[in-house]
Parts: sequence; C-alpha cells; structure tokens
Amino acid sequence: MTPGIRPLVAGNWKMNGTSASLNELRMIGNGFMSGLDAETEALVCVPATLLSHAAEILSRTPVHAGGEDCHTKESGAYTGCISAEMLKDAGASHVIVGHSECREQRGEDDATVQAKAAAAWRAGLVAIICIGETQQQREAGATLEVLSRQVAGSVPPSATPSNTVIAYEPVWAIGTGLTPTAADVAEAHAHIRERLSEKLGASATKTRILYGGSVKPSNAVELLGVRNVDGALVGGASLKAADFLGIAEAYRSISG
Ligand SMILES: O=C[C@H](O)COP(=O)(O)O
Repeated sequence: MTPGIRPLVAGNWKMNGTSASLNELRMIGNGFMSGLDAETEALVCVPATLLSHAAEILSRTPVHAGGEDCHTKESGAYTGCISAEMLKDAGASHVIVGHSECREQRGEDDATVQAKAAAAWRAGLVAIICIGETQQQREAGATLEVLSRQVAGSVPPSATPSNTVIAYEPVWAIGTGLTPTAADVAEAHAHIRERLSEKLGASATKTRILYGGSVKPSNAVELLGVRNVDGALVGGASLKAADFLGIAEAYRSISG
C-alpha cells in the first residue's frame, strides 16, 4: 500500500466469458454494494462482446467496467480491432494496454503501448499500462533493467495519477500459480516508483502501481500488503465472484 492512495482491484477476464458468465459479474457488483468499496476501488475488464452488458449490470454498483485492449486509432480500416472510443461508447471507464499476452502474441512494442495509452486518454479512459519481465530476463538478472526500459518506453510523459495506472506483472507469474517473494515485489515496485518519479515528477507518488500474476484470496494479504503495491490486476481469480471478492477483502485486514 501507499499512504494516501486508494487501492484498485481490477479483474481481467481475458478471452473468457459468455453471457452466461454475467451472473458472476452481478455477484461481484453486489459484493461491493455491501461496503467493500470503502476500502478499494474495483474494476472488471471483460471481452468486448460483454462490455455493454457488463457496464449496464455494474452501473448500479460501485464497480467499473473496462476493456482489455484498444487500437491506437479512433476508427478506420482495421478489421477485427476495437478503438478506445468504441470501448468508451460501450460503457468502459478503463482499458488495459501492453498486457504481456498482447506484447508477446501480437509483437507489441513499447512505442505501440505508449500510443495505446494516449488513445485511451483521447477517448476519456484510464489506461492501465502493463509491464513486467519474462522468466528468462529474471534469470539473467535483468528484471530492473527491463522495468526501467518499459517505463521509459510505454508510459507517456504526460501521464497523471487520474489517467494512468501501472500494472507490474512478472510474465512468469501469470496463470502459473507462481509468485515472486514479497521482497522481490517490494524491490520491483520501489524501482518502478523511482523511474516514474524521474519521468513524471511529484505526481508519481500518487500513481497506482498494481501487482498482477497468480493473485488469489490465499496470497492477497501478503502480496497486496507490500509497500508501493496499490492494488491488483487479477486474471483467473476474477472469473469467480467469491475469489475476486476474497482478494478485495484482503484490504480490510491490511488496513484494519
Ligand atoms: O491481467 C491479469 C494477469 O495476467 C494475471 O493473470 P492471473 O491472475 O491469471 O495470473
């Protein structure tokens, strides 16, 4: 946690979910209606096919709906792509950009990620910019260097705490059940905060830095209690309301 920053617990459904899954979303929304929102802000990023339904369901709750990726352009001949403006129109408040799955599977580089963050702002969305090292980079001792490079290349210089969230996701921890130690998370987040300070100045002290990678109710207290960890980006565990709410509950015990 960082004093003065309200944590954000964000889900990322990835390529999962049909209309039958919306009941889980209803339960997530209802869970936050019963007081969880006092401790945390919440967001669920869903496939574009579900976004307008999700936004409608969540509109009666404190939970936001978000997109999982966007194109850099507003419109045009980009078959199969979705612009930030389209996500906004469908009810999104946030969009994830630069997720490692997009970086790896679609060859996205830092410049593209930065352009996507700017596209998100253009549409009035908050950009959640993902960074993180691969297993190979970690084993080579290059973790901090990779994070420096990604902050330098992926984060627009005009980022502010209200238009940008950073998500640190070690690639090797995503969907594997593996997590870094609390000390490793602390080192990475402190490093990201320093690099953001160099780039953004004093506002970096208020910018949320989320941790993502195999967050579950059973490890949330340990991971989210680390200094400079201002919330979580949750993949698999966000598909089940009980797990997602269990992660958000962690903040009650951390702050209490
Ligand atoms: O965006 C979410 C992350 O990729 C984490 O996924 P995970 O919680 O399934 O490891």
